[in-house]
Amino acid sequence: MPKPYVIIVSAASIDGRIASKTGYSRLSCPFDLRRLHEVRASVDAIMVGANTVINDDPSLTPRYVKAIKNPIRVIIDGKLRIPLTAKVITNKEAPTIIVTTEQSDRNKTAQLMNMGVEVWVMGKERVNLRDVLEKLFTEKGVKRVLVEGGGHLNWELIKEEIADEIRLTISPYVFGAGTSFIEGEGYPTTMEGPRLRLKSVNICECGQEVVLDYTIEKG
Ligand SMILES: NC(=O)c1ccc[n+]([C@@H]2O[C@H](COP(=O)([O-])OP(=O)(O)OC[C@H]3O[C@@H](n4cnc5c(N)ncnc54)[C@H](O)[C@@H]3O)[C@@H](O)[C@H]2O)c1
Ligand SMILES: Nc1nc(=O)c(N)c(NC[C@H](O)[C@H](O)[C@H](O)COP(=O)(O)O)[nH]1
Repeated sequence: MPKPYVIIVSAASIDGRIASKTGYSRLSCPFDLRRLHEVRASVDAIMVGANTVINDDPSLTPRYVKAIKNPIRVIIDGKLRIPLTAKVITNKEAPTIIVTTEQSDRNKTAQLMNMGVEVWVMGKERVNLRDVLEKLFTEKGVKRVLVEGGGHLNWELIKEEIADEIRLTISPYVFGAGTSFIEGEGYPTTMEGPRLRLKSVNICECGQEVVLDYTIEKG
Protein backbone atom coordinates (compact mmCIF):
# COMPACT_ATOMS: atom_id res chain seq x y z
CA MET A 1 0.00 0.00 0.00
CA PRO A 2 1.26 3.50 -0.75
CA LYS A 3 2.13 5.74 2.17
CA PRO A 4 3.41 9.29 2.53
CA TYR A 5 7.10 10.17 2.83
CA VAL A 6 7.84 10.52 6.56
CA ILE A 7 10.44 12.94 7.95
CA ILE A 8 11.26 13.03 11.66
CA VAL A 9 12.59 16.41 12.83
CA SER A 10 13.84 17.06 16.36
CA ALA A 11 16.43 19.01 18.30
CA ALA A 12 18.49 17.20 20.93
CA SER A 13 21.12 18.03 23.52
CA ILE A 14 24.58 16.59 22.80
CA ASP A 15 23.61 13.60 24.95
CA GLY A 16 20.67 12.89 22.65
CA ARG A 17 17.83 14.17 24.84
CA ILE A 18 14.89 16.03 23.35
CA ALA A 19 13.59 16.99 26.80
CA SER A 20 15.11 17.20 30.29
CA LYS A 21 13.91 15.12 33.22
CA THR A 22 11.43 17.90 34.06
CA GLY A 23 10.10 18.10 30.48
CA TYR A 24 12.02 21.22 29.46
CA SER A 25 12.45 20.96 25.68
CA ARG A 26 13.41 24.34 24.19
CA LEU A 27 16.59 23.37 22.41
CA SER A 28 16.42 24.97 18.95
CA CYS A 29 17.77 28.47 18.35
CA PRO A 30 15.57 30.93 16.38
CA PHE A 31 17.31 29.94 13.10
CA ASP A 32 16.58 26.28 13.73
CA LEU A 33 12.95 27.03 14.60
CA ARG A 34 12.66 28.90 11.32
CA ARG A 35 14.09 25.86 9.54
CA LEU A 36 11.48 23.71 11.35
CA HIS A 37 8.71 26.00 10.14
CA GLU A 38 10.07 25.75 6.58
CA VAL A 39 9.66 21.98 6.82
CA ARG A 40 6.16 22.47 8.28
CA ALA A 41 5.31 24.62 5.26
CA SER A 42 6.55 21.90 2.89
CA VAL A 43 4.42 19.02 4.20
CA ASP A 44 0.75 18.03 4.07
CA ALA A 45 0.54 16.83 7.68
CA ILE A 46 2.39 17.24 10.99
CA MET A 47 2.26 14.34 13.45
CA VAL A 48 3.06 14.35 17.18
CA GLY A 49 2.50 12.02 20.14
CA ALA A 50 0.13 12.79 23.03
CA ASN A 51 2.91 13.63 25.51
CA THR A 52 4.26 16.33 23.23
CA VAL A 53 0.85 18.00 23.16
CA ILE A 54 0.43 17.59 26.94
CA ASN A 55 3.92 18.98 27.67
CA ASP A 56 4.45 21.66 25.03
CA ASP A 57 0.91 22.62 23.95
CA PRO A 58 2.18 23.35 20.40
CA SER A 59 0.17 25.11 17.68
CA LEU A 60 1.90 23.14 14.89
CA THR A 61 1.38 25.90 12.32
CA PRO A 62 4.10 27.17 9.94
CA ARG A 63 3.71 30.72 11.20
CA TYR A 64 7.40 31.84 10.97
CA VAL A 65 7.37 31.49 7.17
CA LYS A 66 5.03 32.32 4.32
CA ALA A 67 3.04 29.13 3.82
CA ILE A 68 0.46 28.43 1.14
CA LYS A 69 -1.57 26.25 3.49
CA ASN A 70 -1.54 24.97 7.05
CA PRO A 71 -0.82 21.22 7.14
CA ILE A 72 -3.25 18.85 8.87
CA ARG A 73 -2.29 18.26 12.50
CA VAL A 74 -2.32 14.57 13.42
CA ILE A 75 -2.14 13.66 17.11
CA ILE A 76 -1.49 10.04 18.13
CA ASP A 77 -3.28 9.64 21.43
CA GLY A 78 -4.22 6.01 22.19
CA LYS A 79 -6.15 6.88 25.36
CA LEU A 80 -7.37 10.38 24.47
CA ARG A 81 -5.29 11.99 27.20
CA ILE A 82 -4.76 15.42 25.64
CA PRO A 83 -6.75 18.24 27.29
CA LEU A 84 -9.72 19.83 25.52
CA THR A 85 -7.92 23.17 26.02
CA ALA A 86 -4.94 22.13 23.84
CA LYS A 87 -4.11 24.62 21.07
CA VAL A 88 -4.33 21.86 18.45
CA ILE A 89 -8.03 21.68 19.38
CA THR A 90 -8.95 25.29 20.17
CA ASN A 91 -6.86 27.02 17.48
CA LYS A 92 -8.75 26.53 14.22
CA GLU A 93 -6.02 27.69 11.82
CA ALA A 94 -5.47 24.11 10.67
CA PRO A 95 -7.56 20.93 10.68
CA THR A 96 -6.78 18.43 13.42
CA ILE A 97 -7.17 14.66 13.39
CA ILE A 98 -6.77 12.79 16.67
CA VAL A 99 -6.01 9.10 16.22
CA THR A 100 -6.97 6.88 19.10
CA THR A 101 -7.94 3.31 20.05
CA GLU A 102 -10.95 1.43 21.35
CA GLN A 103 -9.59 2.10 24.86
CA SER A 104 -10.58 5.76 24.75
CA ASP A 105 -13.54 7.39 26.49
CA ARG A 106 -16.52 7.66 24.13
CA ASN A 107 -17.75 10.86 25.84
CA LYS A 108 -14.44 12.56 25.19
CA THR A 109 -14.55 11.41 21.57
CA ALA A 110 -17.99 13.03 21.22
CA GLN A 111 -16.79 16.25 22.88
CA LEU A 112 -13.83 16.45 20.53
CA MET A 113 -16.02 15.87 17.50
CA ASN A 114 -18.37 18.63 18.71
CA MET A 115 -15.34 20.90 18.86
CA GLY A 116 -14.69 20.29 15.16
CA VAL A 117 -11.91 17.73 15.50
CA GLU A 118 -11.85 14.52 13.46
CA VAL A 119 -11.32 11.43 15.62
CA TRP A 120 -10.09 8.20 14.04
CA VAL A 121 -10.28 4.96 16.04
CA MET A 122 -7.54 2.77 14.59
CA GLY A 123 -6.63 -0.15 16.83
CA LYS A 124 -7.74 -2.07 19.91
CA GLU A 125 -4.94 -1.10 22.29
CA ARG A 126 -2.33 0.60 20.12
CA VAL A 127 -2.76 2.79 17.08
CA ASN A 128 -1.49 1.04 13.95
CA LEU A 129 0.69 3.81 12.55
CA ARG A 130 1.08 2.25 9.09
CA ASP A 131 -2.73 2.17 8.74
CA VAL A 132 -2.88 5.83 9.80
CA LEU A 133 -0.36 6.83 7.16
CA GLU A 134 -2.13 4.83 4.46
CA LYS A 135 -5.45 6.44 5.40
CA LEU A 136 -3.89 9.90 5.35
CA PHE A 137 -2.51 9.13 1.90
CA THR A 138 -5.65 7.67 0.36
CA GLU A 139 -8.36 9.76 2.07
CA LYS A 140 -6.63 13.09 2.65
CA GLY A 141 -4.11 13.17 -0.19
CA VAL A 142 -1.19 13.46 2.25
CA LYS A 143 2.11 12.86 0.41
CA ARG A 144 4.59 14.18 2.99
CA VAL A 145 4.42 13.98 6.77
CA LEU A 146 6.59 15.80 9.31
CA VAL A 147 6.87 14.00 12.65
CA GLU A 148 7.80 16.32 15.52
CA GLY A 149 8.26 13.66 18.19
CA GLY A 150 8.32 12.92 20.89
CA GLY A 151 10.73 10.10 21.57
CA HIS A 152 8.17 7.31 21.93
CA LEU A 153 6.38 8.12 18.69
CA ASN A 154 9.77 8.41 16.95
CA TRP A 155 10.71 4.92 18.20
CA GLU A 156 7.50 3.35 16.90
CA LEU A 157 7.98 4.85 13.45
CA ILE A 158 11.59 3.62 13.32
CA LYS A 159 10.71 0.16 14.69
CA GLU A 160 7.86 -0.27 12.22
CA GLU A 161 10.19 0.86 9.38
CA ILE A 162 7.82 3.67 8.48
CA ALA A 163 10.18 6.67 8.75
CA ASP A 164 12.09 7.70 5.61
CA GLU A 165 14.29 10.56 6.81
CA ILE A 166 15.66 12.02 10.05
CA ARG A 167 16.69 15.63 10.51
CA LEU A 168 18.27 16.05 13.91
CA THR A 169 19.70 19.30 15.25
CA ILE A 170 22.32 18.87 17.94
CA SER A 171 22.13 21.82 20.34
CA PRO A 172 24.97 22.84 22.68
CA TYR A 173 23.39 21.61 25.92
CA VAL A 174 23.67 18.61 28.23
CA PHE A 175 20.66 17.23 30.12
CA GLY A 176 22.18 14.02 31.50
CA ALA A 177 18.70 12.49 31.85
CA GLY A 178 15.28 12.93 30.27
CA THR A 179 13.58 11.82 27.06
CA SER A 180 15.82 10.44 24.31
CA PHE A 181 15.32 11.42 20.69
CA ILE A 182 14.26 7.82 20.07
CA GLU A 183 12.84 6.22 23.19
CA GLY A 184 11.69 2.60 23.29
CA GLU A 185 12.68 -0.96 24.13
CA GLY A 186 15.73 -0.51 21.90
CA TYR A 187 17.93 -2.72 19.72
CA PRO A 188 20.53 -5.08 21.19
CA THR A 189 23.24 -4.23 18.60
CA THR A 190 23.74 -2.09 15.49
CA MET A 191 22.68 -5.09 13.38
CA GLU A 192 18.99 -4.99 14.33
CA GLY A 193 18.36 -1.28 13.86
CA PRO A 194 17.83 0.61 10.61
CA ARG A 195 20.74 1.57 8.36
CA LEU A 196 21.06 5.33 8.01
CA ARG A 197 22.73 7.14 5.14
CA LEU A 198 24.14 10.61 5.77
CA LYS A 199 22.61 13.11 3.35
CA SER A 200 24.02 16.36 4.70
CA VAL A 201 25.64 18.06 7.68
CA ASN A 202 25.23 21.79 8.19
CA ILE A 203 26.32 24.22 10.87
CA CYS A 204 23.36 26.35 11.90
CA GLU A 205 23.51 30.11 11.25
CA CYS A 206 23.88 30.58 15.03
CA GLY A 207 27.27 28.83 14.79
CA GLN A 208 26.55 26.51 17.74
CA GLU A 209 24.15 23.87 16.41
CA VAL A 210 24.75 21.08 13.90
CA VAL A 211 21.97 19.92 11.60
CA LEU A 212 22.24 16.27 10.58
CA ASP A 213 20.13 14.88 7.76
CA TYR A 214 19.99 11.09 7.32
CA THR A 215 17.85 8.99 5.01
CA ILE A 216 16.77 5.55 6.19
CA GLU A 217 17.65 2.68 3.87
CA LYS A 218 14.82 0.30 3.09
CA GLY A 219 14.86 -3.48 2.77
N1 LIG B 1 13.33 18.88 21.38
C1 LIG B 1 12.50 18.40 20.48
O1 LIG B 1 12.76 18.45 19.28
C2 LIG B 1 11.20 17.78 20.92
C3 LIG B 1 10.27 17.42 19.94
C4 LIG B 1 9.07 16.82 20.36
C5 LIG B 1 8.85 16.55 21.69
N2 LIG B 1 9.78 16.90 22.61
C6 LIG B 1 9.58 16.57 24.04
O2 LIG B 1 9.44 15.17 24.14
C7 LIG B 1 8.60 14.87 25.25
C8 LIG B 1 7.51 13.92 24.78
O3 LIG B 1 8.07 12.76 24.29
P1 LIG B 1 7.54 11.33 24.76
O4 LIG B 1 8.44 10.31 24.18
O5 LIG B 1 7.35 11.33 26.24
O6 LIG B 1 6.09 11.25 24.15
P2 LIG B 1 5.40 11.32 22.70
O7 LIG B 1 5.15 12.74 22.36
O8 LIG B 1 6.11 10.46 21.74
O9 LIG B 1 3.98 10.71 23.07
C9 LIG B 1 3.89 9.37 23.49
C10 LIG B 1 2.44 9.05 23.70
O10 LIG B 1 1.76 9.11 22.43
C11 LIG B 1 0.79 8.11 22.37
N3 LIG B 1 1.18 7.15 21.33
C12 LIG B 1 2.31 7.15 20.58
N4 LIG B 1 2.29 6.12 19.71
C13 LIG B 1 1.13 5.46 19.93
C14 LIG B 1 0.53 4.31 19.36
N5 LIG B 1 1.11 3.61 18.36
N6 LIG B 1 -0.68 3.91 19.83
C15 LIG B 1 -1.29 4.59 20.81
N7 LIG B 1 -0.78 5.69 21.41
C16 LIG B 1 0.41 6.11 20.96
C17 LIG B 1 0.77 7.45 23.73
O11 LIG B 1 -0.17 8.14 24.52
C18 LIG B 1 2.17 7.67 24.25
O12 LIG B 1 2.23 7.64 25.64
C19 LIG B 1 8.03 16.18 25.74
O13 LIG B 1 8.72 16.55 26.92
C20 LIG B 1 8.32 17.15 24.62
O14 LIG B 1 8.56 18.43 25.13
C21 LIG B 1 10.95 17.51 22.25
N1 LIG C 1 12.75 21.04 16.30
C1 LIG C 1 12.37 21.30 17.57
N2 LIG C 1 13.17 22.01 18.38
C2 LIG C 1 12.83 22.27 19.67
O1 LIG C 1 13.60 22.92 20.41
C3 LIG C 1 11.58 21.78 20.16
N3 LIG C 1 11.19 22.00 21.44
C4 LIG C 1 10.77 21.04 19.28
N4 LIG C 1 9.58 20.55 19.69
C5 LIG C 1 8.60 20.06 18.74
C6 LIG C 1 7.30 20.13 19.33
O2 LIG C 1 6.23 19.80 18.45
C7 LIG C 1 7.05 21.51 19.92
O3 LIG C 1 5.94 21.34 20.66
C8 LIG C 1 6.95 22.61 18.88
O4 LIG C 1 8.20 23.00 18.41
C9 LIG C 1 6.27 23.87 19.38
O5 LIG C 1 5.35 24.16 18.40
P1 LIG C 1 4.69 25.58 18.17
O6 LIG C 1 5.80 26.50 17.81
O7 LIG C 1 4.01 25.97 19.42
O8 LIG C 1 3.76 25.34 17.03
N5 LIG C 1 11.18 20.81 17.99
